Amino acid sequence: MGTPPCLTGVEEKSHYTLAADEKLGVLLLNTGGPETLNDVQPFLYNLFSDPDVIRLPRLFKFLQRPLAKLVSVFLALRTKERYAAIGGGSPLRRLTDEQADALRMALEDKNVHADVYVGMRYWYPFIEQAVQQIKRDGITKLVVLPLFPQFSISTTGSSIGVFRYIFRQDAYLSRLPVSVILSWYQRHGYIKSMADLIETELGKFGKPEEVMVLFSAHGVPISYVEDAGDPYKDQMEECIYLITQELKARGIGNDHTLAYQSRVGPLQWLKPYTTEVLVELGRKGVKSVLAVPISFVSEHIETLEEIDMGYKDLALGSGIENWGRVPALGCTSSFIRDLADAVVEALPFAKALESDCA
Ligand SMILES: C=CC1=C(C)c2cc3[nH]c(cc4nc(cc5[nH]c(cc1n2)c(C)c5CCC(=O)O)C(CCC(=O)O)=C4C)c(C)c3C=C
Ligand SMILES: [Fe+2]
Ligand SMILES: [Fe+2]
Repeated sequence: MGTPPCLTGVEEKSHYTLAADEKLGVLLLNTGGPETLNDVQPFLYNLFSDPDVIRLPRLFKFLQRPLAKLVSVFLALRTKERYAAIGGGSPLRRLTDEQADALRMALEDKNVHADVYVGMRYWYPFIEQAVQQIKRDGITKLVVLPLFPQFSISTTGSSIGVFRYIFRQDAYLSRLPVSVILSWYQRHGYIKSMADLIETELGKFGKPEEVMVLFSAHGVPISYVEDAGDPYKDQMEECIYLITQELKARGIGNDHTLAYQSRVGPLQWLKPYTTEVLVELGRKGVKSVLAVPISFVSEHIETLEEIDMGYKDLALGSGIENWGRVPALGCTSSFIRDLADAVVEALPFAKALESDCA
């Protein structure tokens, strides 16, 4: 059967048939986002209360919640302005629900009947709520699919941590066969879908071959990678290699570069920062840039506000004349079909969490 998905992501094709008495569930994990401006501060509080987001030494763990309160209040005003600029809240819940629906239908097309649930780490519907629904519905086999292509301690790691904690508390859930897909950035369907989007957006420039393709990944503090062993940076670089190879195979050999966005706080984050790269590209005389958000599969504040408003203005003010941005994959059908394949391929590996490769 090969290596379990919890170690590699899932590559091989399998032909799994659900038994008649099996009830399959798929749990999509995401961060969630504030739906109104009043939600912003409590959302930020939940986010900064996460020990995988503000990583304190063991001795200082007691400061986690006071610190979360302080930082959330401090950031709330500016963050509210940013959510106000994209319509007064995050579209993430709606977009993730749409992806869940699309995935359910794509599975149906493969004759796999599944209920698809959405569990958010920091806002409604919380992972806890989704799991209670899974229990109520009598699901007998579950695939957990975080909507982050690359694994980071701060995203997939944190969400899976909560998920495992809830499951291990409950006699029924701890016996439920579960397959957790930890990352899927190397899946051919995803890589091809990203290349399709890039090819389409390049075609909108006057001289497509002269466009600099700027992959903008969400940053994490450098200590995550260097001290805590977060595979995020390596996976990001491999992902971009695979996308650019796919583009080359199509005869698209544009210059490209990778930079990291969305830094918060005083720590050093992965470099180079997207802001600095944009200024540098302008200084070097690059005239056309296509920004490719690479850590996200749905539109949210960091695409709609940070890239479309902040980085675009910075680029145009730095001498870059032509600006484009690749949309998030959202419900792109080739992408959703690939997620459906990933779910089916993960099924044979489902086992009770107690015996999982945690
Ligand atoms: C791969 C994606 C993400 C990584 C890595 C990540 C790390 C990370 N984020 C923060 C701080 C914030 N995150 C916020 C919101 C937010 N973050 C992601 C994704 C990643 N975060 C998403 C999808 C969202 C939700 C966006 C929405 O539309 O609501 C926020 C609040 C919004 C903002 O200010 O941009 C903060 C703050 C840290 C500190 C971190 C790594 C340690
Ligand atoms: Fe974040
Ligand atoms: Fe962020």
